[in-house]
Amino acid sequence: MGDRHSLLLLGAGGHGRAVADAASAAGWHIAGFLDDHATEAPWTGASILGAIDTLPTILQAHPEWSVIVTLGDNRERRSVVERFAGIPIRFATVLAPSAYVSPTASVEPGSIVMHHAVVHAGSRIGPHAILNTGATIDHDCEIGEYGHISPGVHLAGTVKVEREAHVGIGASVIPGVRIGARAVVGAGAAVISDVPAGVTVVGVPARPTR
Ligand SMILES: CC(=O)SCCNC(=O)CCNC(=O)[C@H](O)C(C)(C)COP(=O)(O)OP(=O)(O)OC[C@H]1O[C@@H](n2cnc3c(N)ncnc32)[C@H](O)[C@@H]1OP(=O)(O)O
Repeated sequence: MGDRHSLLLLGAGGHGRAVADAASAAGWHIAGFLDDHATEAPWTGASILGAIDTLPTILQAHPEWSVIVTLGDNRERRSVVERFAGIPIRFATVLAPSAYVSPTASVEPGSIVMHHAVVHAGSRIGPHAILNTGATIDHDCEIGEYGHISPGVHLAGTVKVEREAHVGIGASVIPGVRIGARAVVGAGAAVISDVPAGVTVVGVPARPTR
């Protein structure tokens, strides 16, 4: 497969493996991984090409490669993107083939839409976000940059998830709710009112943790 469709993944943990799976299914060639700790790539046929700081050198040799940061932690993902703000990088938008993204929705580069996720009409997904397996983002939602919507989450229409917020596995959010920047929603929560920035909420209905 030609270099045009080659994807370099920054982060070789479990999330890196999952993104490689979705990207490969979508037709990308997995060019390799950069990682500061791993010695073995999590995807058959791919290698660890160096530490994350080697990115500029690697892209000099392979300027056609697209890049995605595959660190599941929102803050770590942002930190890596910001570290390389000065160099031209073609960030990939990876859409699993079983995902549905409405033609009236948008997904910014650096973001991943995993298997069976849905991005419904009019929703806008910012850069470097994760829409994980089977998450449904209903109509007219907004997901800020570096947000993570975990597997099996259901966002009703017109929900806003601000930058770097994390909605935990299986949570549900009713229409019109705003989840503030860097807030965390616990696994299985039912969010029925706005969550302030930086606050962690859990339970049904969701309440701030002590
Ligand atoms: C493919 C993938 O793997 S994607 C990754 C998806 N990851 C997730 O969905 C992770 C979601 N994380 C959680 O739900 C976590 O439990 C968090 C973030 C809400 C809280 O984590 P921590 O800050 O470590 O809190 P901690 O475990 O100390 O719990 C604090 C209190 O909240 C309670 N609590 C924690 N999580 C939940 C939850 N999901 N629902 C209800 N109560 C909860 C605990 O029982 C504890 O209660 P107590 O004070 O009465 O004993």
